[in-house]
Amino acid sequence: MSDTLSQLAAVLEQRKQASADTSYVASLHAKGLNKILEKVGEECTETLLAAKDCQHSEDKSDLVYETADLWFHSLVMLSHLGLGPDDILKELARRFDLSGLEEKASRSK
Ligand SMILES: N=c1c2ncn([C@@H]3O[C@H](COP(=O)(O)OP(=O)(O)OP(=O)(O)O)[C@@H](O)[C@H]3O)c2ncn1[C@@H]1O[C@H](COP(=O)(O)O)[C@@H](O)[C@H]1O
Repeated sequence: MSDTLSQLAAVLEQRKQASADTSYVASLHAKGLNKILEKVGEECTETLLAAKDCQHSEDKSDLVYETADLWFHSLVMLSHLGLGPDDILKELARRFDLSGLEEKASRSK
């Protein structure tokens, strides 16, 4: 796992015990899963809009910014539910070298 991702995951775990007055992540945990899912949905929409807007542009910085927001809020969601980036990376590693088309075909067998 990248250093940034593992460091961020560690901070997110610590923030489960932090005060909502001093930590944005703690404030999300305090508000609960529905609020976290609302943020993930918002950031997802903002990412899609940024992708559409930058498709013919050299400047993709808005897409990078919005995707970072989406990844961040997804990590908070996973952490809230007792999961972390490792769980997702393990699943991607399991799929590595497995063609998406072959995997899809194997589902209907
Ligand atoms: N990577 C991030 C990060 N990315 C985005 N954000 C926050 O996510 C929020 C994004 O929400 P919006 O843009 O929708 O802004 P908003 O309108 O204020 O949000 P709402 O009031 O609607 O909820 C902003 O408050 C951003 O500052 C983040 N907040 C924290 N982190 C990381 O999490 C760590 C812990 O943060 P705290 O818990 O705040 O200490 C930090 O050190 C960072 O590493």
